[in-house]
Amino acid sequence: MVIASTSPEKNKEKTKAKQRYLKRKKQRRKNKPKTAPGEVSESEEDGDEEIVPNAVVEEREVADGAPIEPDSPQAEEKPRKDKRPKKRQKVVDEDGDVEMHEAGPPEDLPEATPSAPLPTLPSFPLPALPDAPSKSVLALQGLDRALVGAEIVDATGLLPIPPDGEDDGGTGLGEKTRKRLLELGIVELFAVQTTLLPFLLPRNPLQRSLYLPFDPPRDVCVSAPTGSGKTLAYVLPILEILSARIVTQLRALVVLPTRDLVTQVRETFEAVGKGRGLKIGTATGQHSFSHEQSQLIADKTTHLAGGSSKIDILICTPGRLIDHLNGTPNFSLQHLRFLVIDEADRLLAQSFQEWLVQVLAATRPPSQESTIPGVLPQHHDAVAPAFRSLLPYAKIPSFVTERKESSCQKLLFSATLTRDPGKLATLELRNPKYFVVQEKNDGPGVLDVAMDKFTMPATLSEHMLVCESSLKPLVFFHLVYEHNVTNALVFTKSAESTARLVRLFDFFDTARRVGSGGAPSGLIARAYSSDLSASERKLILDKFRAKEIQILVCSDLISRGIDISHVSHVVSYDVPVDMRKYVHRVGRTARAGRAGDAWTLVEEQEARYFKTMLKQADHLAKVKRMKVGEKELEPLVVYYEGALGQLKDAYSR
Ligand SMILES: Nc1ncnc2c1ncn2[C@@H]1O[C@H](COP(=O)(O)OP(=O)(O)OP(=O)(O)O)[C@@H](O)[C@H]1O
Repeated sequence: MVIASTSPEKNKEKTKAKQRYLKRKKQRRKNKPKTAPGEVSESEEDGDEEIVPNAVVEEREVADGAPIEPDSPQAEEKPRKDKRPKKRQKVVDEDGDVEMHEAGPPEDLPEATPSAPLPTLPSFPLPALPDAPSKSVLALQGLDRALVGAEIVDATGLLPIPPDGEDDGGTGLGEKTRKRLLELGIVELFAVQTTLLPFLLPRNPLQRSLYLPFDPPRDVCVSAPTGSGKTLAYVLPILEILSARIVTQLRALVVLPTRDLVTQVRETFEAVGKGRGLKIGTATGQHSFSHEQSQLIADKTTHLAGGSSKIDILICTPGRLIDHLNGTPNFSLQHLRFLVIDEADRLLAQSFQEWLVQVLAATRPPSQESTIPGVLPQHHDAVAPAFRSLLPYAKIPSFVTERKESSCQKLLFSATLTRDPGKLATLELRNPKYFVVQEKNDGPGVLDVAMDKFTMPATLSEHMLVCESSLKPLVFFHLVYEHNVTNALVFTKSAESTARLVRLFDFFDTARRVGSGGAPSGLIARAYSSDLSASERKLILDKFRAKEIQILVCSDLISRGIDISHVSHVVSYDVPVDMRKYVHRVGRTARAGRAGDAWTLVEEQEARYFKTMLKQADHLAKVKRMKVGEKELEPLVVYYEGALGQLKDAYSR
């Protein structure tokens, strides 16, 4: 406030100045010639005002809002203060310059004479802000062009697999493969497979060749919901095309983020490819490096321009792949026909030794200068067509040495495919074709991917339970015992919290059995996290698959890709940190058309964040809000308190 800053002396001075000003003003008014009612005095018409000393302005400001005495100077000033400033009017002079004038009554204008008509004023459109671009337009800006032109696929489309015979029913699959699928109980293809197979298995047999140096294949990116069958969508075409091979070379490389996924994908290749003679290997670091080398490479001693391979298909994690690229003689990617990057968004976020840069460099045809003297071809067909410049006779221009394209086709898969153009650019995709599989064909499709909105399986029911953080374990036990939440994957935020929750559950289960005098619940909970060795993890996962464990409490280590058909519940004991994590966690259930429930326990202070996250993904309405009353929890409290005491003892020991 202005008054607060003025000292008493100053105020006195101001009052004097004010008095002088008001005196002068009264004097002026007295001297003014009287105007008729309705007439405007000259000074008022001009809007001319005497410069008021600062002090007076300050006093007026103070008076604002305070009651004004009717005979006070402020009361005298009031009508002037309310008066609106007069409108200004544009006048264009002869030079076209625009001047601003006060608008007065019409008679104020210079008298218009017929010989000198007033110039007509040009009218210009009023300045206005352009409409803000729509969210969708903004989302598409800067997006990879191929992603903008993605093909949207209806997730509900199924294609029956015809039994033996010539007719493949539009699947593009040979008789042997179809027969094998039917043996495995797979009678129809899911949408992602129906779409991808004709693209990867063209009718023209020439386009199915192992080498396509003059007509290289287009790369493919696929975004499809969890459990929609993406694995078979690449396993089938790889098996189909590679079964035509005569010589064993490394022709398909599948990169996955975890060892567990490598094992799972290997099992799928082996099950479907049974009896086709293709050799499959894995590299995850689970075995010693030299053991892995002996499984992958036939000849380690002689340098061979065409490389040497004991296997046709390698499934691996990026770390071990780089180890072999750098440290295994004759390990070559020149013959690759397929490079699959599954869970692509996760792998692209992994910068491990720039693994992708190294892998892409190894599939790229070498420059003419990179001829390795003294390195001999193993057989006439041992060097891939695009790599013939490695041969000693490369310098002689000929059909043989003409630069050719790599035949490697990159296939990217994820339920949460990245939209980051920078990350996609690092893949050096060749004329990529995008497929976005989503529940209904009427959605904005590619925009969903662009705006981090992902399609969930149609058979999934989602719930959230907001509770006090101290009641969270009780709410979890309530779900287990009252809602029969078993055959469940329970996600916590860390390896340590998995172990703690399992111990608490064990104490609680025992206390409940003893307290109620009832039979054992028969429920076994186990922790699964990076704290365990690979063999321990495998054992636990096998037991869970065999239903010997009913509740698997895990960290996000297995939130991606793991396919266990009987998982009927997913519990996020701790809320997921982002939407991608949520999508992958809940996607461990409701797979392949089966029903499943997802439960997220949300502490009160997290509720706002969690709901905002769902809202931004346009998903809040799909998640049912549930409340568990204290009354419902009451019968469990006594056992819980006992279990909590035991847990404290166990940790303090
Ligand atoms: N055509 C089919 N008919 C019946 N079952 C199928 C078919 N295709 C795939 N499946 C089964 O569906 C399940 C899910 O498949 P898959 O693991 O490939 O899903 P996904 O799309 O890769 O999921 P995620 O994104 O979670 O990794 C598997 O058990 C698989 O065997």
